[in-house]
Amino acid sequence: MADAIASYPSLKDRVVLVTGGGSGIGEEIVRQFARQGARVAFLDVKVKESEALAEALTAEGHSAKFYECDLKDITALRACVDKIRSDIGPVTVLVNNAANDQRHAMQDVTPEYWDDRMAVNLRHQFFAAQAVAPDMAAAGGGAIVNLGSVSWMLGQGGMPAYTTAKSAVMGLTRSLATDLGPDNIRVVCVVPGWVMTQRQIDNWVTPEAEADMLKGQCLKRKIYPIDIARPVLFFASDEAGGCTAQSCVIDGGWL
Ligand SMILES: NC(=O)c1ccc[n+]([C@@H]2O[C@H](COP(=O)([O-])OP(=O)(O)OC[C@H]3O[C@@H](n4cnc5c(N)ncnc54)[C@H](O)[C@@H]3O)[C@@H](O)[C@H]2O)c1
Repeated sequence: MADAIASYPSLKDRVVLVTGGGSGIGEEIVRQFARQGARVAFLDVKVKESEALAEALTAEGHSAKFYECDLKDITALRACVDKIRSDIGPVTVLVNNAANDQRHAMQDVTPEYWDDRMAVNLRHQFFAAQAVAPDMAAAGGGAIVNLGSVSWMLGQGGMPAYTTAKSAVMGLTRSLATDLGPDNIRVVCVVPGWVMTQRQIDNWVTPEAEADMLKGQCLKRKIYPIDIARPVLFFASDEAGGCTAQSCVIDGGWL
């Protein structure tokens, strides 16, 4: 597979907001937007990793700024969007990436835990879109890319609140695309399969699980964060200018 990344002129100088950009897939998305010449702002709770990423990209000559934010706190999220507007400019690309796939047995789930999982995996996607939409409309349009998950399509158990939230991301995508289409704001969902982030490797990648995955996938190779970042760039760019309300699964063809 070629290492070279396509260049998207329409992403140059765009103000891009990535949630959960401090590690995992989000980190790669931040890196790739910055390398396209976009002005990237990213939110995360991981301060050390995020500061290191922003410093490394700045040292490469790119524009990437970290804002500490717990996305469960919608007031804090809104304040960050305001700060980004005054620091960098109005956001015209939003990547709703942050989530947490903590496992939980059905019988252990309390109403409080359920609400907490919705807050970390779903609610902020809506409120981030709500916060940036007026600026996108004023700019003549924008793009929102929501990160879903194949987990619920594969019937994966052991985390019903996470899989419920992730299935709702597809419905959210279609609903927002309908409401925001008249303002030329596109809303697309990128749906990853099993992606080899550090968190997955540390917690769940075993030789048996890997063998199962490769048996199920059409492509007999592992999927990495860069495999997700590439289509996110494409859907955010003007190359995908006619595409909205759709979901694109990137899972190596897990049947
Ligand atoms: N890795 C996979 O196999 C996989 C599979 C399907 C879908 N996804 C989706 O891709 C996206 C990225 O997943 P990932 O694997 O990179 O996850 P990750 O856990 O490796 O990284 C998520 C990032 O979001 C941040 N984050 C989490 N909660 C936050 C909060 N409350 N406030 C601010 N930041 C917060 C984390 O600190 C972290 O930097 C998620 O939407 C996930 O559901 C991942």
